[in-house]
Amino acid sequence: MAADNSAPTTEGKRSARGKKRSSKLLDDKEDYDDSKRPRRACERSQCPAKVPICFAGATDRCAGSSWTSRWYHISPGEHFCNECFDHYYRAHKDGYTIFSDWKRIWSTHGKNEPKLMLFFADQMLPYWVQCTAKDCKKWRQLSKDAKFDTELVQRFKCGMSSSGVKRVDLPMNRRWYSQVTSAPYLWNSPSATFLTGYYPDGVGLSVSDPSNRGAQEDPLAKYPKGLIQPFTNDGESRSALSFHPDFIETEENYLPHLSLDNPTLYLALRNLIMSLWADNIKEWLTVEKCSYNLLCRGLTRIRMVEDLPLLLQYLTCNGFINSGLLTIPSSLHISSDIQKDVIIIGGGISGLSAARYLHDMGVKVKVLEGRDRLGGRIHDTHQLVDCVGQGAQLLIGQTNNPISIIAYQAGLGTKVIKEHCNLMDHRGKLVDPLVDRRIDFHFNAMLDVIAEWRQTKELSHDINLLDKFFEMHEQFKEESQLPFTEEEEQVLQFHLGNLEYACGASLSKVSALNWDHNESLPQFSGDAVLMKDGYSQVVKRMSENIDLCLNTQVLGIDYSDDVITVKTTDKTYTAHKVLVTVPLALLKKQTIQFTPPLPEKKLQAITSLGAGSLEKVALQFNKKFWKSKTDEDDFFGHVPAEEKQRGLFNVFYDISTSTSDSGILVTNVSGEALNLIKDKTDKEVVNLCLYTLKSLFPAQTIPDPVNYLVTHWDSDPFAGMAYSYMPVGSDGSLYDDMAKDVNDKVYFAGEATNKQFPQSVTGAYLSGLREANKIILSLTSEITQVDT
Ligand SMILES: Cc1cc2nc3c(=O)[nH]c(=O)nc-3n(C[C@H](O)[C@H](O)[C@H](O)COP(=O)(O)OP(=O)(O)OC[C@H]3O[C@@H](n4cnc5c(N)ncnc54)[C@H](O)[C@@H]3O)c2cc1C
Repeated sequence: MAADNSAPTTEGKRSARGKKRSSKLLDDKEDYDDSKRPRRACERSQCPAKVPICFAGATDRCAGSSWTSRWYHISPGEHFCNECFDHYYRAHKDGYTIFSDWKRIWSTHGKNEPKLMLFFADQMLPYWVQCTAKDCKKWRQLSKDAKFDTELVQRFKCGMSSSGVKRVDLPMNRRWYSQVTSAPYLWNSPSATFLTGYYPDGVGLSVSDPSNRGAQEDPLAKYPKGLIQPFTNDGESRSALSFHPDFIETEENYLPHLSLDNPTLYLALRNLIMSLWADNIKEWLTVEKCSYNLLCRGLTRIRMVEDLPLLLQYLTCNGFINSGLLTIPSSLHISSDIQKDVIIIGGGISGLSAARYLHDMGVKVKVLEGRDRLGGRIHDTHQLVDCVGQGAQLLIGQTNNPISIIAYQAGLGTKVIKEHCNLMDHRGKLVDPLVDRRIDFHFNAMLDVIAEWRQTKELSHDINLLDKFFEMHEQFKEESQLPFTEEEEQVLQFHLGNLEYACGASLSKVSALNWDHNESLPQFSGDAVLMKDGYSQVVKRMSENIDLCLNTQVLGIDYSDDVITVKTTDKTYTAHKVLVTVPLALLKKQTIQFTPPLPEKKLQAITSLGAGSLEKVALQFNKKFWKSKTDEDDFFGHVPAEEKQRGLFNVFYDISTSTSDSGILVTNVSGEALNLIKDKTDKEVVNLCLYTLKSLFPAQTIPDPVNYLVTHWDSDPFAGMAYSYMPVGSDGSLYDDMAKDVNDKVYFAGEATNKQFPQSVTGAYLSGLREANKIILSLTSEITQVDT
């Protein structure tokens, strides 16, 4: 043992016989030694232990590595003898009270039956710790009663020169758990504070550890409310980027190279990682930090530490942990031998998230952006009194959302949007709250009926959502004989208009079968928030230190050779991998020529997925005249007089964030209503909007806006759309087809490639990370292939 380390040695408190044995435990030869002593092999099938050693040493009669009438097998390298078993099991023996006390605590607070095997695993197995000395890194065994804690694991230096014991190789096999009869659970796990509502042993924590039981302080109290939630509560449907702590999710079952043979310990490990991340979202979570906090007895600890890098990588790549603006430890950077260039086409959020990740991982990456600015469909203006997002400005569901995490890490302002919204009809009358509630309920009930209907339908049965909705609505009226007033029908139109805004398309084009296909996958929960200073602050942070070429429109990509050529308006670039992030509408218009042409499946996805439209109008007034009617609400709804107007200025958001008297209203035009503004000048659109506001506030004099803006995303040569949608006859698999790479050379990211979170900034951001990881995996596997 090195002088600077007070860690217990293998010499623990034992009987004389036990002491002698303990030093033998370090000598691997003894394990499989062909000595002449009487001995007995472990009888469990496939157990390699010919001369097992009892790790318990609980009594002077312990067999050590000699003959015993029966070996009890915990794992291929961990056995205890019949004498030690008897010591705890027989009522007249000394150990019986110790076992009984343990059993009482376990049966009071635990879920699993407190069997003697579990007792041995929980209380008697020795500890294993890896030497931290750079030139050693050997796993060493400590005595079972050593003081084993995070501090010891962090500082442990064995000071020994021996090569280490062979038993350590056993848990290196990832099928290790399949031969473990009773695995030990974790002690002092940081996840205990997150999992107070669970039986500790149900989530892989030792019941014996008092800190794993009972109420603790809320570990998330330090964050803004609802920012982080690593675990979904029992009984609730899973929210995005969280886990049920006692359940292995479907996608985890397909994790390659991870040992899932002991589900409870897998959960313990995954929950530990999620908890450590949730505890500090401002620091990259490393393998080392996790292993310091991974405390349990036995060889199991070695197996769990072995699993850490892959599990951390999986959780990082999929946005569960290590999100946002963190410094990636240099140990994870890819080798400088990999001198391959990556070109990213498009400096929107997806392109930049990929660029940042690749750059930080040590890859040579360049972004080619057609416009004279970054951000793409994120474009803020500060010409009005407060920041106005001409594209994205809202974040729906802030909990675990990587963009909210970036905002938190960077100290960017967000404002929670209050849910309440008054509805006003075209004469300015406030809709009776009872009518509002009733129609809201009816609207959702009709969507539920459609969800029921589609359960048995094939894609060939698909029809548009608008027709299906009214078919169900009329059927309901007929069957229930409930009358709907004109006002109620108009409120229904308001809701349909809102849905058109969410879909980015007229419901007459949207699939009744799959309009909400992504709802079958976990979605972000928590409040909707307004990015007070706009999303472009996020764009700015993401683009720092990246090699960017603005005003560089890509015209063609030739990937017929090993080296890809990218032709732009300016010059031709070469690269080994190209990531395309241009909006779907431009892929449809073939603004980039691919040589050879893209595969049929990709072209079909591009053709079939919908490119939706949405325009915004922002008006700045010297006075917040709407406050008299909207109280403290952040938005109010406009119930249209006619069906064709349902997408015309149907919600007005008060996005004013400064305290000045001036205020800003932002509203949208979507669906068929876009036809009502398409031939109008901006001034005419603003006048139409003022006309609507005047009808909503007839008792007031509405001043002319002091400033305004009207967006033109549809005619924007670098966008041509707002966000993607599901047209009639399509399903979510199109998003997967959009995301597929071509020949491991041309990759695709962007909101229209994210099946789980399409249409959003978050979805685009995550798609960039996804592709960056794919590129890194490809680059590193190429180099490995060359090496071999
Ligand atoms: C009006 C509107 C409101 C929205 N509101 C919200 C909201 O509140 N919340 C939300 O989460 N999302 C919202 N969105 C959606 C969100 O803005 C997008 O999903 C997201 O920004 C898309 O990012 P992206 O990287 O996929 O694409 P883009 O941001 O479009 O980036 C693609 C980039 O490629 C560039 N490019 C195109 N062609 C070429 C070429 N040939 N050569 C080089 N560069 C090229 C473009 O200039 C662009 O910079 C809104 C969108 C719109 C239009």
